[in-house]
Amino acid sequence: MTQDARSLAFEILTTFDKNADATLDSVMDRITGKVELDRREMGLANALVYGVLRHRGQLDYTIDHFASKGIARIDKKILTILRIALFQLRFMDRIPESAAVNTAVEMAKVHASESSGGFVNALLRTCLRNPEEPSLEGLAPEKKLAVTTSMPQWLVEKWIARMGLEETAALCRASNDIAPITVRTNTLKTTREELSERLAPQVETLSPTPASPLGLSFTSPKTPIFEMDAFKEGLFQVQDEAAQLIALMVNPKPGSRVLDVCAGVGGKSGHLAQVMENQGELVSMDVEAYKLKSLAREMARLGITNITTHACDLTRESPDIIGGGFDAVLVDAPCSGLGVIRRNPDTKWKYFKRNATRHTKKQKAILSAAARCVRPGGTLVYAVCSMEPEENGAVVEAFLEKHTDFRMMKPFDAAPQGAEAFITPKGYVAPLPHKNGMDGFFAARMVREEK
Ligand SMILES: C[S@@+](CC[C@H](N)C(=O)[O-])C[C@H]1O[C@@H](n2cnc3c(N)ncnc32)[C@H](O)[C@@H]1O
Repeated sequence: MTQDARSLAFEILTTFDKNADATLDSVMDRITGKVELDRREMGLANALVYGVLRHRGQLDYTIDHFASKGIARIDKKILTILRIALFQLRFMDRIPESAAVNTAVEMAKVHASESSGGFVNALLRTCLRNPEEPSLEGLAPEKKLAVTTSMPQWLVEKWIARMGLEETAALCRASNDIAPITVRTNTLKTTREELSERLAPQVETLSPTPASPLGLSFTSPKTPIFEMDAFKEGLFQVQDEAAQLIALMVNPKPGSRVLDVCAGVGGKSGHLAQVMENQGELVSMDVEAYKLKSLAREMARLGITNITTHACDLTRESPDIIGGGFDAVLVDAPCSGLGVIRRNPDTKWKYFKRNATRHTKKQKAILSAAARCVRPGGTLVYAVCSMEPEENGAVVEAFLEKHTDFRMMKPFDAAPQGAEAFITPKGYVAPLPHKNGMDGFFAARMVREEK
């Protein structure tokens, strides 16, 4: 039974590494649900897990440098213990060195052997005697960038081929920064100004988002967000500024019929219902019925009543079984998530060059199926939290080539402030972490021609 933060972090990270398809969120939900730790220990476990995943490339480079047998020959469990300890030594300033090293040695003895404890002790003490990062001299620029920003080398190479070394460096650094917490005001219950006054005393820094008229970004909340009264009262939803642009693109009228086909737990559905002023008909679909149950609870918290849910696999079933003729349809498609690495650092270690096009077929199938539900004259928005062309522009272009009754339209009826900074020449909305301070996102707005 896990008794402390470091053991919990170890259990989460080893389970995450062993399960190729598991996301960090799912592993954490499963494991933290079973343990009872106080808030401080839980916070430390969280910081260790996210910190190790965020800085893994750099930690591994150091471990490899000081391990005489090289990193490849270190047992996986021992490697995880070393990463957790080295992260504390290199990146956390309030942890005594002895606490980091001694607990790592004890864990190595428990999970491997007495001699592993000796190995861990020797390696960590070598790292302490050599606080400078090992030299990067002689490394190719892409390898150097991969190490210093803890990005997988294949991804660095992919980005360099597309945008050059300098821009890739900026993107890598921004992707490794800790993003602020951003929320969207629930305008069915309050205004951004009122919400700002409610949240200000409970956080360290707070500022309105520049482009989204409803967003607030803050750091260091005094209580976990889900325990805040303003959250319990349904005054906001947690949502990055980039994601807040999507319902603004759909811009459904109050009283209209709207379909959200990949609704998940309802980030965009909540916003769509707000824009609709809780009037008309919003249908939220997803292949995962359990997500739709969470969505229903989330909509109740927000005071949304104009919504129904329907489980549907868009690659197999036709969504028009619930009737077509929607004024607007949103496809927030499953994707690599490579645009949101700063929030989900696990993504960069679970996604490989060989699966760069893993989602493309599904994205195309879902978009084509969803398009059938759009009435003539109606709007279709395709969105992904990815900056990769094979999941964004290529999907839209292939769709438009086959569906000649659809064409691109300008992305916003009323463009948000500063929108020219993230609208591409083709009319796509594509904010980037290093240029716009938002998650990497992509969205295209199309219209079905009137017959
Ligand atoms: C990017 S997430 C959606 C996030 C959500 N719109 C939000 O704002 O919170 C993509 C969603 O697509 C769903 N999905 C994946 N494959 C699907 C399919 N074949 N049919 C319908 N939904 C699918 C996933 O379960 C996931 O919830």
